[in-house]
Amino acid sequence: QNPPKPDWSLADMPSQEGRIFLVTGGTSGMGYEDAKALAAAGAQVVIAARNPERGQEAIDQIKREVPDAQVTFEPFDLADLSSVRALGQRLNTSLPRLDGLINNAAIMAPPERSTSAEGFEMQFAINYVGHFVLTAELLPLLRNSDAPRVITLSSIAALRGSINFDDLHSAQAYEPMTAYAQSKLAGLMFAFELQRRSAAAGWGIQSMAAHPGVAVTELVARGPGLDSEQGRQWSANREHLQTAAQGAVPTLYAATAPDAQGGAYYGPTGEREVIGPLGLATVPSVANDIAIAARLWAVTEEIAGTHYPSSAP
Ligand SMILES: NC(=O)c1ccc[n+]([C@@H]2O[C@H](COP(=O)([O-])OP(=O)(O)OC[C@H]3O[C@@H](n4cnc5c(N)ncnc54)[C@H](O)[C@@H]3O)[C@@H](O)[C@H]2O)c1
Repeated sequence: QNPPKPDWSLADMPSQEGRIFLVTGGTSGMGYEDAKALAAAGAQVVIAARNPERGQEAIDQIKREVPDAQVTFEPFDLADLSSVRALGQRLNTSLPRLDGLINNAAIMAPPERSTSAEGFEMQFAINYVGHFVLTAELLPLLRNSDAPRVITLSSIAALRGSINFDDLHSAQAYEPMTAYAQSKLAGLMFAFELQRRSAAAGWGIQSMAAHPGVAVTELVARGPGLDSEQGRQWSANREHLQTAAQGAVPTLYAATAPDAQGGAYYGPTGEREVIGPLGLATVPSVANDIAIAARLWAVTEEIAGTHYPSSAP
C-alpha cells in the first residue's frame, strides 16, 4: 500500500460534486468537520446523529461557512438497532445511491457500564455493532455507486485492544478504556474484513479505516468527563493536540483521495502518531488475524441478527 503524501490537505480534495455521503455523528467533532469539508467540495451530505436540534445547529453552522451546502439531518440512535434499521430503510427510499459512508460516531470510556437496547455494552454497541448493522442496511445503496467507499473510524486505543469473546459486553468486568479499546479494535477489524468480503463477492466497495491521532472534541467531556483524571490530563495537553479539522484529514483523505486504497488504515503515523502528519497508521497485530476477524464477524451477525449477503446478489 502506498502511504499518502504527508502534506495532503483539504486543498487537494477533488470536487465531490454529484457524490452523496452519510456521516454518522456529524453534529460535532471530526464528523462535523467531515460533513463541512465534503459539502464545501460540492457533495450532498446527510448527517445522522441522535439530536435533531444539534443537527439543525450543525446545518446552520455549515451553511454560514458554505452558503450553498447541500446538507440534511437524519435522527437515529446507534444504541438501538431498530433505529439503525429504520434509518437504513428511510435512506434506501430517499436516496438514489450512496458514494461514501463515514462510520464516525462514538462514545469513549463512560465511567459506569451501561447497555444498549439490545443489552450490548454501550461502547461495543455504538462504536461497533451499530455501524456493522448500518453498513449492511446501506449495502444496496452503496452498490448503486460506481465507486463506493466505507470509512470506519478507529483509534490509537485499538493498539491496546483485544476481542474478549468470553465477555464481549464487559458484563463480568467493566474497565472503561478496555471496553473502548475493544470497540475500536472491532471497528478496525470490521473495516478490513469488509474490504476482504467486498473483494471476494464483487461488491465494489472500498473499505478503509482512519484515525485522527488525538483531537480536541467532545469525546472526553461526554465520556470520562473533564473532571476525571483522564480529563484533567487531556485538558492540560490541549494546546499540543490536533484540532477537530486536523483530526478529520485522514478520514477525508480516505473518503476522497483518488489514490486512497481499500484495506488501508490512514492516520497520523509513526512517532507523530498523536499529532500528525498523515500516513499509514500502525495496525495492531491482532487486527491482521483473519481467523479472529471471521469469528468476530460471525458472532456479530448472530448477536445483531443482521447477515451480510455471502456473494454478490
Ligand atoms: N477525539 C479524539 O482524540 C479521537 C481519537 C481517536 C479516535 N477518535 C474517533 O473519532 C470519532 C469522532 O469522535 P470525536 O472525537 O469527534 O467525538 P465527538 O464526541 O465530538 O463526536 C461524536 C459524535 O457521535 C455521536 N454519537 C454518540 N453516540 C451516538 C449514538 N448512540 N447514536 C448516534 N450518534 C451518536 C455524537 O452525537 C457526536 O456527534 C470517533 O469514532 C472516535 O472514537 C477520536
